[in-house]
Amino acid sequence: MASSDKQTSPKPPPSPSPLRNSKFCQSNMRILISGGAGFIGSHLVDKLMENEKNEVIVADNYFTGSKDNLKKWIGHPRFELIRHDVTEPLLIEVDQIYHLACPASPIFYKYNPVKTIKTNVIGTLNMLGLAKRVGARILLTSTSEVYGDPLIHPQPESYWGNVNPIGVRSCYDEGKRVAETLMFDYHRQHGIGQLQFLKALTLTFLPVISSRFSRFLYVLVFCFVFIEIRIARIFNTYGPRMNIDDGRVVSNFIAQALRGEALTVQKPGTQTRSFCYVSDMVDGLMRLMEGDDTGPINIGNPGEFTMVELAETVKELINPSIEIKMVENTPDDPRQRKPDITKAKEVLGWEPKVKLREGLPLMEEDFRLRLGVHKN
Ligand SMILES: NC(=O)c1ccc[n+]([C@@H]2O[C@H](COP(=O)([O-])OP(=O)(O)OC[C@H]3O[C@@H](n4cnc5c(N)ncnc54)[C@H](O)[C@@H]3O)[C@@H](O)[C@H]2O)c1
Ligand SMILES: O=C(O)[C@H]1O[C@H](OP(=O)(O)OP(=O)(O)OC[C@H]2O[C@@H](n3ccc(=O)[nH]c3=O)[C@H](O)[C@@H]2O)[C@H](O)[C@@H](O)[C@@H]1O
Repeated sequence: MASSDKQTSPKPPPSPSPLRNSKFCQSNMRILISGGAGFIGSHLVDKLMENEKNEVIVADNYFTGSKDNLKKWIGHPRFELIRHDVTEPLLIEVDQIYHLACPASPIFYKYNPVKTIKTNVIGTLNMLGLAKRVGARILLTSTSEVYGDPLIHPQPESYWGNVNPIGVRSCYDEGKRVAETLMFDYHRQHGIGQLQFLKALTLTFLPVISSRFSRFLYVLVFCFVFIEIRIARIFNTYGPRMNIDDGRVVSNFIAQALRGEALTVQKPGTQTRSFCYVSDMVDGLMRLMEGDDTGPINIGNPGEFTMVELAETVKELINPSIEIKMVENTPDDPRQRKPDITKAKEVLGWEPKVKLREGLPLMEEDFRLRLGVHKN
């Protein structure tokens, strides 16, 4: 899209005209990140802002995110922050949408389950409506929780899952499953078949036809009838900027170790998770957005640990004198989780680089700063 715009952009007026920075005169890629004030979203903003051809717009209701995560970008000419709840429609002009808005930690998504399901269903409908209206490509951050308490291990994308539809986690995992359904229904209804041919035709002839006519064709083909979707199934991700009292296991254990409190392993402690460092996750999401495959694609680190193993690793790396105590678990906690990332390797050329023992110290550093606990 940026390249077609380049050919048709008029010559900018001399500075100091404010029109120089208007969309009419430049060919930046405008990228919306819903939920961009949160943990993964704010790291994605950092990475996208490195490219000076990108303009990044964050829409967030600050339920679990914070302006603090974005403070270095506030006031930057290529960055905008909007207080917005995705359960309400949003009317703006963008080229790509990364749709992340949704509380991710179980304690937060269970806090107001009706709101969580509205965010997943109505929020995704609103983002898809926006994508369809302006012809933007849209990526949904779905979750490994669509596999529920999986009966197949590791989990490939072809597995349909084992989800309790009426449990306390359903607002999140069934919500994300409906969000995936909506993405594919929009894709089937508005995005494939003969339209692919029309798109190819337009792209072939864009360079050789008059700029006004090419813009007209572009608007006709992409803005009104074409929608491109991407779905990432994210597996447990950790890293700097997670909320200190977020409730997720890695942030809990690191904060507990630094505060000198016992690490709370929920019973039985043999349940497993596979932890992906946030820079690897952002790299995977961007490759998916830029690639040709709709997904769903698992993005996660296949290194698998029991919660007792995780607690022992945190204890060894951060505070060897700390205790580990067993506490009650919550209902429907998946017993095992590990991504099969064959598809991500083949289709995106992606695999994670940061091992758990390398990522934990990076997160420890950030938590020490925020908690004011110095290393001896
Ligand atoms: N971190 C993980 O391990 C993980 C795993 C699987 C999927 N995901 C998905 O990735 C996305 C980001 O997760 P995260 O870990 O950064 O979580 P997070 O809670 O840090 O970020 C979510 C962001 O969405 C915002 N938000 C929530 N509801 C909203 C609404 N109705 N309108 C506008 N903004 C809203 C929050 O304020 C926050 O800034 C989520 O969609 C989550 O489901 C995350
Ligand atoms: O990756 C995913 O797909 C999903 O993973 C997480 O859900 P969950 O794996 O339950 O995350 P945690 O709350 O971090 O729990 C992980 C494991 O640690 C255990 N746990 C948690 C907290 C704690 O203090 N101690 C502890 O042992 C839990 O019982 C669970 O077995 C995220 O919170 C979801 O947003 C995300 O979609």
